Amino acid sequence: QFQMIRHEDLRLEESLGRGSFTRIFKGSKTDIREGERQNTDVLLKVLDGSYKNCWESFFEAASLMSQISHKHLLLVYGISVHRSENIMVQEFVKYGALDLFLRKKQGSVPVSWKLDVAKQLACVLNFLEEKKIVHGNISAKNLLLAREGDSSIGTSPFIKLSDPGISVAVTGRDVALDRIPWVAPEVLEAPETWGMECDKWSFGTTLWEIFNGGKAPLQGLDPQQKLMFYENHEQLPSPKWTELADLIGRCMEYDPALRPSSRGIIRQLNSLITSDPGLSAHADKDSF
Ligand SMILES: N#Cc1ccc(Nc2nc(N)cc(-n3cnc(CCO)c3)n2)cc1
Repeated sequence: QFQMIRHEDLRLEESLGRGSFTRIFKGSKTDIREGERQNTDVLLKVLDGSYKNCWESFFEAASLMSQISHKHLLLVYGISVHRSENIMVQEFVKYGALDLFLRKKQGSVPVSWKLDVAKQLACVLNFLEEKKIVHGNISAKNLLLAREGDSSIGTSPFIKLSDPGISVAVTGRDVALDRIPWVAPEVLEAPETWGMECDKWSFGTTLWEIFNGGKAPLQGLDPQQKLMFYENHEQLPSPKWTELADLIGRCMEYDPALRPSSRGIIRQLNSLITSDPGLSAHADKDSF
């Protein structure tokens, strides 16, 4: 499992906003190492009181992350339960959620940077696939940026995949509808039957977000309209770059069996990088 962290060893600092069912705060945790006090920056995810009965799923997500370790998986230090508060304590990732970062950078991010991030996500998906672990909540807001990357000094970005949070299998249909178009269509129909392929669908949606300036797809549609998007087997607006549009389209196949394996995704991403020499010149190929 993972470590139980004493409430008195945690300090809540500024509020950083919200996750789906949580409030998030920057904070610090105190450890005694070799007899001396050591403070570590942490991110504290406090489960909303209204989802208190989902705390098993909340902590199951955390324990999933602490059972396996990978350089692109977020480190979860443990949990702290104090009176009615359920808190997940995770590493503080320097630049925060990728969707907000991309929106802030509005289109000034080179295509090579985006492909680098996409490849890192494909690698961690491959790692999870080999361990037969379904994440279930792949999205740009669940990708955290540990290193910004700056092509002028030759550093590349570095992302960490966050915990999946509370599963749509326990939250109910309205939350699942709200997660369209990240949640795979088959998960909507039968949440308990979902398999590895559902992460491939969400990878496609996340790829769309990365190349669309971090804008949320289908924003402004109400749950009913989102449901119709799936009922009518619709696709997200395609980017002009056809090879990218093909990859997104293959991941977002309504028939799970037709989606590529994570190795197939990595192969296609590699061919995207070589598909157009203009890329190295940071040609702006992600116009929609
Ligand atoms: N300005 C700013 C700033 C904000 C946050 C971080 N760091 C950080 N570290 C984590 N482990 C998780 C998150 N996080 C962000 N949003 C969610 C909810 C949606 O997933 C989780 N942010 C760094 C800088």
